[in-house]
Amino acid sequence: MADEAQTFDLICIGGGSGGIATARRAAAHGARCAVIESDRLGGTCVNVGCVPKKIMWQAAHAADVMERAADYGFSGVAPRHDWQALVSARAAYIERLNGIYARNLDKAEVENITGHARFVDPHTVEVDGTRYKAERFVIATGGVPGRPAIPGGDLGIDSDGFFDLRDRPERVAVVGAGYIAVELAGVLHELGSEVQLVVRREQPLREFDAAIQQAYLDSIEQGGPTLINHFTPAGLEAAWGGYALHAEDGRSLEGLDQVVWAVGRVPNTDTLGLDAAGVSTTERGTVPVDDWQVTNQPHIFALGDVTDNPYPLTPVAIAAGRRLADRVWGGQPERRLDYRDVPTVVFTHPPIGTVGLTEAQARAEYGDEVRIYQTGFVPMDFALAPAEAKQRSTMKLVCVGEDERVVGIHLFGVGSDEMLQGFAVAVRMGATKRDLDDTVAIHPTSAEEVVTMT
Ligand SMILES: Cc1cc2nc3c(=O)[nH]c(=O)nc-3n(C[C@H](O)[C@H](O)[C@H](O)COP(=O)(O)OP(=O)(O)OC[C@H]3O[C@@H](n4cnc5c(N)ncnc54)[C@H](O)[C@@H]3O)c2cc1C
Ligand SMILES: NC(=O)c1ccc[n+]([C@@H]2O[C@H](COP(=O)([O-])OP(=O)(O)OC[C@H]3O[C@@H](n4cnc5c(N)ncnc54)[C@H](O)[C@@H]3O)[C@@H](O)[C@H]2O)c1
Repeated sequence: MADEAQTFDLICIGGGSGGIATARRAAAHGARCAVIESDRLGGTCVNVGCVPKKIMWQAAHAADVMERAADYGFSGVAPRHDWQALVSARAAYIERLNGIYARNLDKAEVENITGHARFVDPHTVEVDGTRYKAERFVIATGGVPGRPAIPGGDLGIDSDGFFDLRDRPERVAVVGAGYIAVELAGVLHELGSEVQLVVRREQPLREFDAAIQQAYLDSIEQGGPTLINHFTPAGLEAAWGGYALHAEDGRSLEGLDQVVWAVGRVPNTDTLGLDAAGVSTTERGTVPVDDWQVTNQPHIFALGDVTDNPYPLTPVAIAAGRRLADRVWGGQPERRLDYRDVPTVVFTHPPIGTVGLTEAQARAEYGDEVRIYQTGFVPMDFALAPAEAKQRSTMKLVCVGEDERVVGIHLFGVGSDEMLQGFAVAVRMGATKRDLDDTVAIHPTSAEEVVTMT
């Protein structure tokens, strides 16, 4: 049987962001490639991640803009939102993307295999009884949402379940303190739900710069999800026609229509037959790799969310995959992903954009050499808003050394999502504060504040 197996130069296990990008780039370099995907092409990002999330964020943003239309003289704007219509339109859009991904694989002459792959030996995987062999493999199997192991944990939903919701829940607790928790809490709040954001410690987004954490807290206090802190979930039960979420300290949140767990993700490695391939995993189930994405087996690579990559983000999985393909099949022996200075945006309302070191990280690394520039202002979007509705923006530059090299940019406010990418290029190129100062501002924008800070 093994001798009859179809043979490839590369098999990517997982048809998400990382697997598809690697296979297409390797194929462009002439490798004979296959992608094996057990579910829908595009993986987490396209089906239950970035894409549907961004559509929900756009809807929430539209609600916010309509709410503020009266500031600009509009009247009679009293929209009724149809959640079902939004979900159907979103599903149709994603289905189109699934088709585009399939066609792109086809065009690149990458074999598109559907089914769950499992290693049977270090050079062979089995999919529904059929064996495929390859000289090299990329493990790009991503992860799935985790849940706390507490009584009644199954009664809640996770981010996948959020995208399956057929109706908007009226009273929701979103549990978690990371990207997904604040994003889903924000969307639900803006679309009209009463949302409690439940965190175990003092506040969410603890890995972000302190100025951003504070700006986010101020913004939700002004109008956003209600923060419930120091609340460690101990149990969830169905009670009085809704749910009650109980904390370890005896407090309870009652009368909830829905509880959304956003408590981290679990790598997809447990049914992959990694033992048969001789690939080791960490205690958390991730696949350890070196700086070149190589596992403990020299012909097997791993990338994206299935690894301990510090930035489990779509463009990071794609960048790691393309560089790997350039290195192994494209004759570019030095190509690898540098995981420093990765820009990232959290789609809150308003959004957060951040690249490079936080002030705390910079002080730990550079001590007294650190110089901070920070500003806070009301962007022009809110110029005509009543005082209590004026939303503030916060920006911080973290600079080091005599030449004040910019090692961190932290933005909170309208437009931060679209503003950051270009500044991330500047950070990567080693821009100094002087370079920013010497760049003529664009007026009137929020972005000009980045180049006019004193
Ligand atoms: C709610 C949410 C919002 C997000 N928003 C953003 C965002 O705005 N921006 C951003 O950059 N990132 C975002 N992310 C993160 C982003 O989705 C991931 O970082 C990215 O999808 C990781 O890509 P990957 O290729 O590593 O894995 P995935 O995209 O998860 O792909 C892995 C694929 O492997 C398949 N698979 C698993 N096991 C097997 C097997 N044994 N055989 C065959 N197939 C298998 C899975 O079905 C899956 O399709 C978000 C994530 C979530 C959950
Ligand atoms: N805009 C974006 O780019 C975007 C959006 C969503 C997700 N993502 C990516 O996906 C990754 C995963 O996001 P995430 O939010 O699931 O994970 P995360 O690891 O960022 O956050 C999980 C949070 O849950 C908390 N938590 C863990 N167990 C808990 C428990 N039992 N009770 C209460 N809280 C608990 C943790 O303290 C942590 O704050 C992110 O790191 C990010 O890279 C990116």
